[in-house]
Amino acid sequence: MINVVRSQLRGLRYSNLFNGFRNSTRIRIGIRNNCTIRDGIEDSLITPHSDEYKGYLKYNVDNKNNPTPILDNNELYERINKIPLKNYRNFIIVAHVDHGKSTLSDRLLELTGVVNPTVDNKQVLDKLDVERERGITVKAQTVSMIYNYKGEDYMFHLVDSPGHVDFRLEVVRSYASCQGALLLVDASEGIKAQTVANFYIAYSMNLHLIPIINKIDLDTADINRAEEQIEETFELFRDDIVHVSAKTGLNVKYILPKIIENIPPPNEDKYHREKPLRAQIVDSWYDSYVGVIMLVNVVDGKIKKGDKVEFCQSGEKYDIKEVGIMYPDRRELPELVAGQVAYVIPGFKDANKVSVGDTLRKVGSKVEALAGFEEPKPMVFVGAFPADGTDFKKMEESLQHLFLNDRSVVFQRTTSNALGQGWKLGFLGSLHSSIFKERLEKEHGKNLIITAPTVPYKVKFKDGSEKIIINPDEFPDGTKKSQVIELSEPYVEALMTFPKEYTGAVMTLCENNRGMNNELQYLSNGQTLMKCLIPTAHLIDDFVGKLKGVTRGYASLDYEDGGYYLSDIYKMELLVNGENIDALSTVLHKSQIEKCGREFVSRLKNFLRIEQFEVIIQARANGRIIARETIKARRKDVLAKLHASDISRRKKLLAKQKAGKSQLQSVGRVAIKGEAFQAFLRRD
Ligand SMILES: Nc1nc2c(ncn2[C@@H]2O[C@H](COP(=O)(O)OP(=O)(O)OP(=O)(O)O)[C@@H](O)[C@H]2O)c(=O)[nH]1
Repeated sequence: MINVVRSQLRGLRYSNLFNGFRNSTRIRIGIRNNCTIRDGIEDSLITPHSDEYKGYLKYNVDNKNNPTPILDNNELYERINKIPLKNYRNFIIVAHVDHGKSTLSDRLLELTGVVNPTVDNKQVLDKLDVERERGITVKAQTVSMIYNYKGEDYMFHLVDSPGHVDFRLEVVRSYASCQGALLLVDASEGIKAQTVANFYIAYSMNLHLIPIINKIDLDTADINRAEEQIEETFELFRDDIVHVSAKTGLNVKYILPKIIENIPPPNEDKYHREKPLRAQIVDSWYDSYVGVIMLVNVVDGKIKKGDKVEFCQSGEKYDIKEVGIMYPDRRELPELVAGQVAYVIPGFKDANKVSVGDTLRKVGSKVEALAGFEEPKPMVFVGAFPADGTDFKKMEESLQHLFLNDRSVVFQRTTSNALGQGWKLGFLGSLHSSIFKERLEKEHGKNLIITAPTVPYKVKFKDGSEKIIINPDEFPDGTKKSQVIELSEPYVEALMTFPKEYTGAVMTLCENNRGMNNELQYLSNGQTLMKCLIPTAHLIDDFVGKLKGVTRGYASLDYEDGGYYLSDIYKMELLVNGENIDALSTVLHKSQIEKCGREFVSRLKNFLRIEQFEVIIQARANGRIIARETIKARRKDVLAKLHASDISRRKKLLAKQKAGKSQLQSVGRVAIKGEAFQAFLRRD
């Protein structure tokens, strides 16, 4: 029965939340029967505000006084070498943003001796600068741990995953090498939109789930309510929930045995140590010393330094320079075996040669490639152009190093009349785009001009052909428009949760953003769950910020592709002295054109120089000028040396100046500097 319901759940959309799933037969995740240690654990769990709770920091003291020793490379290999596949556990931590995944990972790493518990470990696995600065996980990170339980060593591969919906592809890719997931819920916030979304993915991929309520140390923690929600929404057993404080470490030690008892090892029918090598590339990044590094899931066989391997897709061959595990940084090992998720250094520097999802096999081996990953489907596009005088080739090379670490970015060359040769970049969402932009700006600063984000519009022509337009300047208008029979824009199906009292405000917000097909459901905990179709163009125009604004920060949002809908959309061009600045063209809905036209024209005026001739800035859409601003010419004082009474001479000089200006204006091409573009495009 469970399997039948599971297969129905696979590929579930949010709509099921409002009908099928909630009315379905009560579903139990099949982990409870295996839970042989459950009773022991629950007896020892410390509940907040109990007598033991007062002394709960003791755990931390214990751990700090008797830390698990950190192993050197030889000790590591010796122990790992003896661990059979049945003692491997590969799992991921999933949760809503900020519910404590990275903090819980820190505590698990301390408990298993991967990092030193006597130092202040904070988000050890958030390795990127932007992750540390913004306090959010952007990249999924894998780390290995050894844990001794009842006298036997176990090998854990833990994946700390990003919570934000834009990085969902990272999470889905990571799931491929996992058999279980820790589903984390913040005790004070309860279930949020991304908890629901992540649950669906984990569930549909058959992962065994361990529900955990975190942040029980907070005064605002409401464990009962969180338990009720987990039981009601996910139909998981209340008895199986572990209550922890990842911050203080309270009860975290009880998670480790739960992982062993409730998450199965990698399937022995799928992973074979004796078969020829097959390792799937899960992730990759660039290191300036050793070049490209790949994270691989070894499915069959073994791999070691000196092995000659080839990529199944490209057929390129390499000698392996180094293999090892992430512990939490690179630790070299003599070899890797099936079941391990670990790193491989192929000894080349060209980032283009690696394709995530591809399979590594030994040269000459005829084994089939493993099934690849879902291709990224970008929702947001921007143009990136080197500013005046920057070396295009050099910049492209360094961009490729960034792409190596983020395979969800789609990247192709493009050219603009105004900005020259550059790249079109596609992202999975606006946070993804803004994080990547920040990484680019950090590295390239003023050398890069990034255009305004746009979404992929669909154009259907009279001859039946269709085209997806990602460059607004290519959007059909004028004579080209006569060939078009349909224009559509992409929508997202947004899922929002917020306290009931904000329902009216959120509905108005959705309406103002051309939202449609609202569906509401009131949850028992005073929250509203709302589903709504919103144009992607509005979503990327800070819809999340506006949602937070109208709900005082209490709302959460998740979304998925909502498909294309017919729309009354037009290209809006900005003209400077009659010339179209292609890099500033946008596609807008009819209802926005007047307002945006006026706004764009008056903003651009602020960033252009005063010339010796008049500069006219116009916004044009559907063959009509919507807005216009003029920058008056710089006026030279031609009368400075003239005697005040010489009126005829004065008139003559002014007339001469006027004639000269009108001539200049007719030939006057306005040179717009890179900084002016940057300033205009910067929205904050
Ligand atoms: N009081 C308290 N704070 C916690 C606890 N666990 C995490 N936090 C805090 O919650 C914030 C978010 O924690 P993270 O571990 O970064 O959350 P995350 O889920 O990894 O966040 P993303 O990666 O951005 O999705 C940080 O300020 C943590 O210090 C806890 O048990 N108690």
